[in-house]
Amino acid sequence: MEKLTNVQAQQEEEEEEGPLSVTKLIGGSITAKDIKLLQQASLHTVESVANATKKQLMAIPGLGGGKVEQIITEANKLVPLGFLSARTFYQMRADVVQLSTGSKELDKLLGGGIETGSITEIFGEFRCGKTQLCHTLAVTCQLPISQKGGEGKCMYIDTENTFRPERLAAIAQRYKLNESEVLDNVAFTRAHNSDQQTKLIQMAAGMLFESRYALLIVDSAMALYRSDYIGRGELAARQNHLGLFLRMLQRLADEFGVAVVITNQVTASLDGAPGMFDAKKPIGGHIMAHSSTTRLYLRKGKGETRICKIYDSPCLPESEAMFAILPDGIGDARES
Ligand SMILES: Nc1ncnc2c1ncn2[C@@H]1O[C@H](COP(=O)(O)OP(=O)(O)OP(=O)(O)O)[C@@H](O)[C@H]1O
Repeated sequence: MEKLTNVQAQQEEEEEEGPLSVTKLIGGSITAKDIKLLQQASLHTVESVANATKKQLMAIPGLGGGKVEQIITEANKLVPLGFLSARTFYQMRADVVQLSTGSKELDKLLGGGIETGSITEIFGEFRCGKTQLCHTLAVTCQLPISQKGGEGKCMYIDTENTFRPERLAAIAQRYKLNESEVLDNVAFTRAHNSDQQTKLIQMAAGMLFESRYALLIVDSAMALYRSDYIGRGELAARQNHLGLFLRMLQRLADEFGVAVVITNQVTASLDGAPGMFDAKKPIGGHIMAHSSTTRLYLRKGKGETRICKIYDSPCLPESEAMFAILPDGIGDARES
């Protein structure tokens, strides 16, 4: 009995550590009905309310100016703005969970694996392994932290009809995980246009609050934008929409500490010097460039091998590693 009490106490403590439920704002003139309006606007945590602009809150139907002021005041009391020392932040960074890619070489290149709490963009030509890497991560994110996992579920948004659960089953076997459990722990959906893609991310906020997720995948983030917005005339509208979408992803990474992995395609770079080894660049322009924290460029190697290059990172050098696409997911290149 005492044991049970300890477990309950630990669970409660863990719950306290996560994001705060927006229901904590109820009190004074803030009612359960107001909270419902915030939740309908996909603001499920006090953090999300505290980080929203006044303009965003004012745009929620049913909330008036006075109420918004009150909500902001209460949210700021629970999540105050402030500074912390770089040493404290350094210690916090040391605790950031990294998800194994399945390849030791690739993990080493990434300084441990795919970082949780930030956006990693994986781009490259067709067949270079983007989707296969996403499938492997959908399984490794479920592993215990001691085995380089994230002890959480995966949310998978597929925009190109390339998600294959049978690949997950094969990867689960490799890690000696129960196949059915692994499949149960992946919430999958298809998006058919860029509006749907954004709507699904709004829905994701509620799911991330309800249950422990370690990874959110959008494969591919840009494909639908490419087909929904055509020509130069629609470029500004596309970039606005994309900017909003990526900001929402960043918000989820910040608030829930999930790793956000997005894939992207490449286009021939016009500014690459003629004859240069590789003149491809990711699409999505500056908006994509500034929203992704880490950008990884994949290209084909010999046979099953692929090469990953760190294209942009706030803390990793621009080096490369080789990995392989194997029947049981991403792994290290086999000696030939
Ligand atoms: N079961 C498997 N065993 C080994 N290799 C596989 C398996 N399934 C797919 N592959 C290999 O993975 C490669 C395709 O990789 P992936 O699907 O990740 O491409 P991608 O980079 O997402 O490309 P695209 O942009 O076309 O979707 C192909 O070379 C394919 O042979």
